[in-house]
Amino acid sequence: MDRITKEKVRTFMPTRNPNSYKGSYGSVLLVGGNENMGGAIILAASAAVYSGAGLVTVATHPSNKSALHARLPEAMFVDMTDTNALKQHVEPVDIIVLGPGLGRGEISKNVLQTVYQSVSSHQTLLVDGDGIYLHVNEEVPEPSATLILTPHLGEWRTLTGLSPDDQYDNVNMDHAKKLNAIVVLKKSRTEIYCDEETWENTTGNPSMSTGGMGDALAGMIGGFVPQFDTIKEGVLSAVYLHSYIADDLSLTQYVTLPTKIIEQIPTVMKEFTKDQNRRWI
Ligand SMILES: NC(=O)C1=CN([C@@H]2O[C@H](COP(=O)(O)OP(=O)(O)OC[C@H]3O[C@@H](n4cnc5c(N)ncnc54)[C@H](O)[C@@H]3O)[C@@H](O)[C@H]2O)[C@@H](O)CC1
Ligand SMILES: Nc1ncnc2c1ncn2[C@@H]1O[C@H](COP(=O)(O)OP(=O)(O)O)[C@@H](O)[C@H]1O
Ligand SMILES: [Mg+2]
Repeated sequence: MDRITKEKVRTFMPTRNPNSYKGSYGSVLLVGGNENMGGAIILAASAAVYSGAGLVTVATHPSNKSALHARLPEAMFVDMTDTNALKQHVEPVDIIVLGPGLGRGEISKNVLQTVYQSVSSHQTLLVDGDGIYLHVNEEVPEPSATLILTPHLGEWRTLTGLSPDDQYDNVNMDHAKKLNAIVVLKKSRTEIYCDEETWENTTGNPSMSTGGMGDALAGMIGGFVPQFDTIKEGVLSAVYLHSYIADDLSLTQYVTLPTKIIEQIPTVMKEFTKDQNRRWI
């Protein structure tokens, strides 16, 4: 298994072009957040914005609109219960992050169906949280986008039927291939199954064991993928830096809150870029 290291992430990190504009850094649609779990999709969207995504839109339950605008004025809102509006907002974006706080009821099922039917092959679809539950339990078409799944160990069991004792690397890889997905298997040392490659993260600690941590990672991957040379490099770098920030914060903090990790994303991205000391003027 390859290890994701600081040196590798430094080589993956993109440099901003002086002649760029917001359209150069990717458009992300985050879909999730029912009446009770708006926080999950706000965390994911915040992580995407703080990761440098050019344009971020959130499709969520209308009851989350004010909270979203108050917490994250950089993001735009779409009512996820409006099927036509949702479809229209899926079509133009580079990547869709589906599932944080989505819930498992009728509205959530309809949202999942709409997104799966609307994506196309040039797009990336990341499915997390309740999206994974519905992916397994609903009759859904195989999405034509490149699929990324980000299960924790419980969700991996739901996806594969494997108990933690049966989760050997080669077995996990076979399941990732069957699912036709890049799999980010979240645990204390997160593993990534991508094409024929298997990667293990080298950062992370138990201060991260708190609700919303995976939602933040999903949004970070959503923000990274369109900015990096390859999907793999975006995924590996997001997984590494999410936990790298937590390792730094855990030196002084007993628990590292997702909101605190998100605040630090632009700082560590700068630290890891090649033109670290560059001033633009
Ligand atoms: N502020 C919010 O709105 C929050 C919303 N959340 C959302 O809540 C929904 C359900 O997420 P859950 O993770 O509770 O889903 P589940 O209830 O499907 O998963 C938890 C189950 O998996 C088992 N499990 C086994 N190994 C595990 C591991 N390593 N980590 C976590 N659980 C493991 C647990 O014992 C438990 O039975 C998701 O959509 C998620 O995005 C959570 O992220 C918490 C915060
Ligand atoms: N003990 C730990 N050591 C390292 N990383 C951890 C630990 N506990 C949790 N994490 C990380 O926190 C995140 C938890 O994700 P998840 O369970 O989906 O959270 P949530 O759904 O509440 O947002 C994953 O990235 C996981 O790797
Ligand atoms: Mg989760």
